[in-house]
Amino acid sequence: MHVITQKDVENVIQKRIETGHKGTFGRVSVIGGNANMGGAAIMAVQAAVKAGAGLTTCISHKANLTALHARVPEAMFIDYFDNDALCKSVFQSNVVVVGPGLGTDETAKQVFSSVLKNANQTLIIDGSAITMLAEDDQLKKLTPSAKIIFTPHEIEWQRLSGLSQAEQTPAKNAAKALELNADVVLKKHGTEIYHLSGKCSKLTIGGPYMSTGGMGDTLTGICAAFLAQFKGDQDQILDAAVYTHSDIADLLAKERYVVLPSEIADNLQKYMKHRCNGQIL
Ligand SMILES: NC(=O)C1=CN([C@@H]2O[C@H](COP(=O)(O)OP(=O)(O)OC[C@H]3O[C@@H](n4cnc5c(N)ncnc54)[C@H](O)[C@@H]3O)[C@@H](O)[C@H]2O)[C@@H](O)CC1
Ligand SMILES: Nc1ncnc2c1ncn2[C@@H]1O[C@H](COP(=O)(O)OP(=O)(O)O)[C@@H](O)[C@H]1O
Ligand SMILES: [Mg+2]
Repeated sequence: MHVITQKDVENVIQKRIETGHKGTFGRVSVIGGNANMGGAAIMAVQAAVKAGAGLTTCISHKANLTALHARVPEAMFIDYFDNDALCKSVFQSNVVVVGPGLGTDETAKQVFSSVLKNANQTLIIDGSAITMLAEDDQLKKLTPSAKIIFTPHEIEWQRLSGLSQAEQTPAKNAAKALELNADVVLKKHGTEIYHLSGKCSKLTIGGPYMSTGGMGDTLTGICAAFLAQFKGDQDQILDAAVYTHSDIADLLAKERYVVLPSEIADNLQKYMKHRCNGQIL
């Protein structure tokens, strides 16, 4: 098991080319946020923007539009009932996140199936989308042409893998990830990452000050932005994103009892600047 370190982050976060433009640094679409859980999508979107994605689109229930732009005017918005626009944005995105706050009702299923049919580069499946996939054989049949990354917590992983928490051993987790033909970021105290390449990585940082709703939604935005903008070893880029999320939490936890997901997002730019120049925060 590769223990992820600061070195992985410093290898991934490169100085930007002078002639870069929005498109150089990747297009991300986040699909989630029903009328009751808009915050999940907003937290994923703000994390993607602040982690450096060139262009980020939030595809969500229109009830979330005002709140989104109050917080992240940089993000574009598509009403997730506008299926044509949704499919176009998903098809054109380098990285797609689906699931944060999406819910598991009929609308969510329709939206998720459109995403599965159109994602063709990298698709991060999180939250409600994992739960829907675990429970719906029709959705399971929609195998997208994209590289898949699941980001379950232990209960979502139990649903998808069929492995109880006690059965979630590295060997069984790795075998299930292979069966799913996907990378799996198994989120817990000591998050483990099972790459399709066979590489297994783990975190030895992070802690209970992260146990607030929205922390996983935020992680999807950081992963999406890193994968959309950085070139090179995709396994190391994903590892670096997961490390960054917890490393910022650890730094903030020095002065906090609880670290909020939005505070992690707010500290991404400074953290990435320091890691880019190999400076210690
Ligand atoms: N502000 C928001 O709108 C939020 C929306 N969220 C969305 O809510 C939907 C459901 O996700 P949830 O994870 O809340 O619900 P789930 O139905 O997936 O999980 C049920 C419960 O399992 C427990 N659980 C989670 N991780 C666990 C672990 N490692 N070990 C043991 N028990 C664990 C938690 O109490 C959780 O509420 C997702 O789409 C998610 O994105 C959540 O992210 C919370 C914040
Ligand atoms: N005790 C803990 N130790 C380390 N990391 C934690 C702890 N509690 C929560 N986390 C992290 O917070 C995130 C929780 O993800 P998730 O349950 O999906 O949150 P969300 O409420 O956004 O769906 C994961 O990245 C997990 O590793
Ligand atoms: Mg979650």
